[in-house]
Amino acid sequence: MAKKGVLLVNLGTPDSPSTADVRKYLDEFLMDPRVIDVNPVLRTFLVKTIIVPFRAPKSAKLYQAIWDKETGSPLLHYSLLQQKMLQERLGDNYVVELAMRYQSPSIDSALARLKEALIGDILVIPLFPQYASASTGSVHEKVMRIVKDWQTVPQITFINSFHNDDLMIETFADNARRHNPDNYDHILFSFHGLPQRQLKKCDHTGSYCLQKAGCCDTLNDTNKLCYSAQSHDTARLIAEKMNLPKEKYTVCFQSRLGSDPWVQPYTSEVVEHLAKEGKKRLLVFCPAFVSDCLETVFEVTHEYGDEFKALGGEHVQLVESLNAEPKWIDALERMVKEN
Ligand SMILES: C=CC1=C(C)c2cc3[nH]c(cc4nc(cc5[nH]c(cc1n2)c(C)c5CCC(=O)O)C(CCC(=O)O)=C4C)c(C)c3C=C
Ligand SMILES: [Fe+2]
Ligand SMILES: [Fe+2]
Repeated sequence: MAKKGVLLVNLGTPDSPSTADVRKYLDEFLMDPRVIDVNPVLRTFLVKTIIVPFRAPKSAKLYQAIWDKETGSPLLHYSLLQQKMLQERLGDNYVVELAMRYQSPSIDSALARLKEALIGDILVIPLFPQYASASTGSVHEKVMRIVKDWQTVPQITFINSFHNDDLMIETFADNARRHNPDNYDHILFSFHGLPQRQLKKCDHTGSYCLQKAGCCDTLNDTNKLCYSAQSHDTARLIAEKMNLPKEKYTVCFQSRLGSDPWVQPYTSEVVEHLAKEGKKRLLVFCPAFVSDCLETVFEVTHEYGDEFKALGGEHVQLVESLNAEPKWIDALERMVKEN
């Protein structure tokens, strides 16, 4: 039987937490037209003269705080474990490669290895549960740009999103149960943020997303690939799995960049509001990420944790990501077998 290829792709991380490597990473990442989706002249100006020069030294310090002496960046560490565990599950009939959309290991090198192994059938799994042009869309585009120059273009299947995968939902719920959710006053589902204009651009009807209050809070045929609607659906499914009543949780969006409006409500404002209401203990899911990374380990535990405590709160607890949980590898295995 001819071997099949699986290409797992996550976002990317700097090669080291030095300012120079963080600068290189941010530069590649933020110059992607799907990430900062403004005209090229403005993007180049913003990224090269404002964002990267100011952000790189600050981000380098954050990366230094989460960098493990032995295993390095958590995002790369868990991604490598996921690749290894999935390869073991799938056995010799499959070749599982890992790539990062930005920096290393590159998508070019992973596809070259699959080509060398004479793989003619590849399943690309961007490791983002919810579809966004800035994440999933960018991975798809990069893969297509590479293979378009090959003489023999392989059969390629792209996974667009898996926001409602029941094994993924169960893994998040299992991880939360270890923290005994009854001991928390409120639960947050904090997703990575996205500029509002990117939601609107993904709305092919041009007349649905962000047109009325709450339009992206539920999933329907019109907005089924809307990042906000998929995020709300992921949160609803985890909440259902854990029997959480609606008033016990809030969906919110973190890590805003720049002054344009992003998807709301913002996590920092929700944290502030909950602290002022007298809530003392928060349990926080980050279901836009399949691996712990800067956005979970640092932003939730330290940034939101410090903000909450400064306003009278006591504790912010992160629910660990899917990382190397066997049930999450079951989810990946099933995705491969079903596609
Ligand atoms: C315009 C800016 C950004 C958009 C749009 C964006 C979308 C987006 N990002 C992820 C996943 C991750 N982002 C991570 C880090 C990160 N993201 C941005 C900006 C945008 N992201 C920045 C500037 C950074 C770097 C962090 C910093 O400098 O403070 C990470 C973590 C990487 C790591 O090494 O740990 C992930 C993962 C998604 C899924 C997404 C669209 C929905
Ligand atoms: Fe990001
Ligand atoms: Fe929407």
